[in-house]
Amino acid sequence: MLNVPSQAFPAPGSQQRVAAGGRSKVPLKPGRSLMDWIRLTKSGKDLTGLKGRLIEVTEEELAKHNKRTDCWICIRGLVYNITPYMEYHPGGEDELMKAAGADGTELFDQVHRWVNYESMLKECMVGRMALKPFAALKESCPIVSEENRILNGLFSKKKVPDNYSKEAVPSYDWFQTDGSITVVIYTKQKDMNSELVIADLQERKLRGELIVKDYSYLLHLELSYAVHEDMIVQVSEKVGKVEFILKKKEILSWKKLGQPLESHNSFVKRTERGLYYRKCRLLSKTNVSHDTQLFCLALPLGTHLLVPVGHHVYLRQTITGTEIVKPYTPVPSFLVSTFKNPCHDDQLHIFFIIKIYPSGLFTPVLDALQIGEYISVSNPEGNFMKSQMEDVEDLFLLAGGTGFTPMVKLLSCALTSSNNLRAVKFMFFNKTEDDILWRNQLEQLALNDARFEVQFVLSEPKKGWKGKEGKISSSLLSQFVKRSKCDSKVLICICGPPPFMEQGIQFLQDLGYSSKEIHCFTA
Ligand code: HEM
Repeated sequence: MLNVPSQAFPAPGSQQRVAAGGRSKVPLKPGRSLMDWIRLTKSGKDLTGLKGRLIEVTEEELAKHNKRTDCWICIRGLVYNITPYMEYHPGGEDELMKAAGADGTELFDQVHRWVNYESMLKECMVGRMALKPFAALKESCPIVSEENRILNGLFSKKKVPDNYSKEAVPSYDWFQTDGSITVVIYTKQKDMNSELVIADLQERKLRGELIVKDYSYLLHLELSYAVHEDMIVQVSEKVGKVEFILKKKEILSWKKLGQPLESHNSFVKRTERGLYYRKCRLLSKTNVSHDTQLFCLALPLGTHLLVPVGHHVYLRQTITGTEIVKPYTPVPSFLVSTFKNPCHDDQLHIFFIIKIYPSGLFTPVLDALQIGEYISVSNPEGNFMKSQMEDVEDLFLLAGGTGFTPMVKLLSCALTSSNNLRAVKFMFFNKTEDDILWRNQLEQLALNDARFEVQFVLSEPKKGWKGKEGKISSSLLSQFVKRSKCDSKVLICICGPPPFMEQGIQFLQDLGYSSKEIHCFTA
């Protein structure tokens, strides 16, 4: 199963990809790949049945279009005729039908808020939801209140979550000297750290997102005057204070910090905050195996972005006019050398190990990217928490193919910052020896650190292979995943293609490991 280039896209065996647990893709009929869908949308066919007209859709009208053969859904106030997309949806028709004739925003966001539906469904747009009668009345007034727009799905965000007292919501202030502006955000939380602050300064636009538990605070401003691109981000962990220190281009006194931009000073659930992308320049591409490359991207000078261990980002590219988004887990640039500086890669670059599927859609375009060209990279996401590694005595990592990528930083963090750790054992499944990523580095690491052991398992070894053979199995796991003491605290991380994951999890459960002891990077 591993490393087989596929006609379908996204490539089913692509372990580089990350998804939330429990979701499943369905096999699509031939001729129903993403590329086929893009072709159809560019064919000039009338996909809405409205001959290019855009209409206002009432709730009653929307509800009428709730059949497979006539299906409309509303996402963020806009209505799409998704009947032609049914057979192309990687999650299957039944999943799409859950939102038939209704507002599918919440459902969509729960499953894959990162999917770029606006771009993919451009040609399916029927129109926007009509304002409800109560709101419609007000529309005759020149200003429609934000409250009414929320009712109609145009804006879905509240400024403060219901269950939050106003006093606990972050707030900001600013002060200046002759040469600098300091913006201070008081998060009112003690456990802030720099991984929870993602900031971008471009031209005069300052966007700072702070992750406060399950919530996101956003500072978003067009600054009054120009500042230098490089800003300093300082986090006072104990008092939960975050400072953006900006260098003025001209020495003059600012009367105002700037003009608020979209969602400025808002505090919402993390999952409700749209994904933000910045353009990163490709600095280098290095072969790490016959079909896999290490990409090094430069973050813009005004960007502060650290990807926490076990988290991923989304890469976005425009392919024949349609924006396509895919998740990838960044890796440290070198397995061994970064161990000197645990968990903190240099903050200017971001590295990805990506397998190229020649018949895929996304990775060949990535592969063709020239040095100096740009690709958009999102803010980090993920549900792995460092606290899961606290007090762990035995760490087991099971990866198939490029399911290796989330393991790299995990390894690095575990071996450098975990105090109680007795053993880290990594079982790495591949098809052939040529597919093993960073084999030398892993072997070197095992020589350097007595706690670390690596085992390679091949499903199609060539003659002469002396290591383990086969696919993930109960017998392989029962020999490998063993507590070093009968009561030792264990964490088992697993990442690979869907069948690998499903079987692996089942075998681990059969061996008596609890769901708390297993973390799935379901890729
Ligand atoms: C609102 C109802 C929807 C539900 C319940 C739903 C559900 C799902 C599920 C279960 C999957 C498979 C799991 C995965 O790998 O991510 C999936 C995949 C996908 N869906 Fe939907 N979907 C919905 C709407 C849409 C819409 C409107 C689009 C429009 C473009 C869309 C595009 C996709 C794409 C591109 C994937 C593949 C994601 C990947 O590359 O991993 N879905 N969906």
